[in-house]
Amino acid sequence: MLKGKIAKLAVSDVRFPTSLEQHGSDAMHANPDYSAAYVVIETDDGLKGYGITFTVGRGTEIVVCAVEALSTLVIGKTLEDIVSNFSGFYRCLTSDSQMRWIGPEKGVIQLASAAILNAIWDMWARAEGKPLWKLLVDMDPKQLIRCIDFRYITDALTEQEALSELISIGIQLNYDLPEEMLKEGYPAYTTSCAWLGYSDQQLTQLCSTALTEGWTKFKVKVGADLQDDIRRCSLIRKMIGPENSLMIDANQRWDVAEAISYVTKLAEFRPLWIEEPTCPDDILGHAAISKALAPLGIGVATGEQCHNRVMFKQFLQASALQFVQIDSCRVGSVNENLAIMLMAAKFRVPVCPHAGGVGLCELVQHLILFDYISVSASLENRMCEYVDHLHEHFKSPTVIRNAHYMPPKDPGFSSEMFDESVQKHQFPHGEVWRSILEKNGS
Ligand SMILES: C[C@H](O)[C@@H](O)[C@@H](O)[C@H](O)C(=O)O
Ligand SMILES: [Mg+2]
Repeated sequence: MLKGKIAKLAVSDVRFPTSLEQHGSDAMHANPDYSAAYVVIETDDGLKGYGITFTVGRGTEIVVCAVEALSTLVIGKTLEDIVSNFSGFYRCLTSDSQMRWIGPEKGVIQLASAAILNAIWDMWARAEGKPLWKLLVDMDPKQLIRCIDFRYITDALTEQEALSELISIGIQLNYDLPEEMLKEGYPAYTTSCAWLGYSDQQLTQLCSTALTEGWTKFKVKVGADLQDDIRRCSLIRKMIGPENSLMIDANQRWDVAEAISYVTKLAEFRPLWIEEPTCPDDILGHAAISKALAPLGIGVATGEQCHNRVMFKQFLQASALQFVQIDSCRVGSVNENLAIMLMAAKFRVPVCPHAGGVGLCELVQHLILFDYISVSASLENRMCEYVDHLHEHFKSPTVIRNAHYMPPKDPGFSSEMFDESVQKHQFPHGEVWRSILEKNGS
């Protein structure tokens, strides 16, 4: 199964008009259209792999272009060539001597690498007939470590240390962990009730439905207007009661001092964390915010726009975050997320993935299951984001039961979309967009 050569790589610009109803809106992204550069790879013996990277509308065409530019590094390789030296392949893709100039390992080119690598991981898991989380959990730790490019992180985590993080869990491994997960699932929190563009009425109604469905952890968008935020947070806190958890997310809206003073004013609502309080690149700024908010019992969470493992390393070294929000499409796929999860374990910081968008929940659930079973073995202060949009476009959509992600069973990375969904939502010629663009007169 691993011997066929990758003969085709197709990439589509797929967009969903979520901005029409303000789904996904926040203090910096007022009208996101959840979108993806969607990659399908195929070997000459008919094995397929599906990968995505997440975007929010305009600009997806640039990611598509970057995927096309990188495709020459993939075509002609067998899956065996790739996975037998996965860190080598990762480096060839992310450090190509000419293309690295437009990164390196950041921005559009990194999103494009993520889409391609996600497709390769999907193909590998399908070839093994396992859901991706199981492929990872069953893999020999030495082989797993060989998927990681350790360049630039050995001052924080050596290969040997990474191996001992995995092996130490392996030794004390409570073999019931996978069994428990299969029954109970992994705890989730919801962001679907409180997008910034939702009215108070919508917020109240969604929150009350979520409570009846068993949700206990809620994230609220903040940052555009303090008085609005005080009203919205007070409304949600009253509805969910003192025991349930509230998190707030400013999506990079503030300067450092502004973040501290703003969040201090929201402290009475007892948020567990403030997410992306300032520029995602400002590691020392996040450290200052963390220090200032610690006495209030509020942590800092970030990661959905953190470029790569090197930045996560520095966030951890500088005690600049208390919750690591890995994202399955922002960094270099599973390979780089393995490095990030192992560093987080070494620094004893919980991983609480970013999800939502289109397909992010489908993908990241595999990573957090692996994190629980093979790395952290703990649920303390840990939960995975869930957003209830667009799952119907996936062949193996997430299954949520009682506010928990139920472990995926189908082989692969849960990343395959229905052909019909892809065709209808292709930008700009799919039928959904043709009709929207016609209505807008463009
Ligand atoms: C534009 C997007 O919806 C973001 O608001 C979203 O990813 C958000 O930051 C989140 O944490 O879910
Ligand atoms: Mg966020």
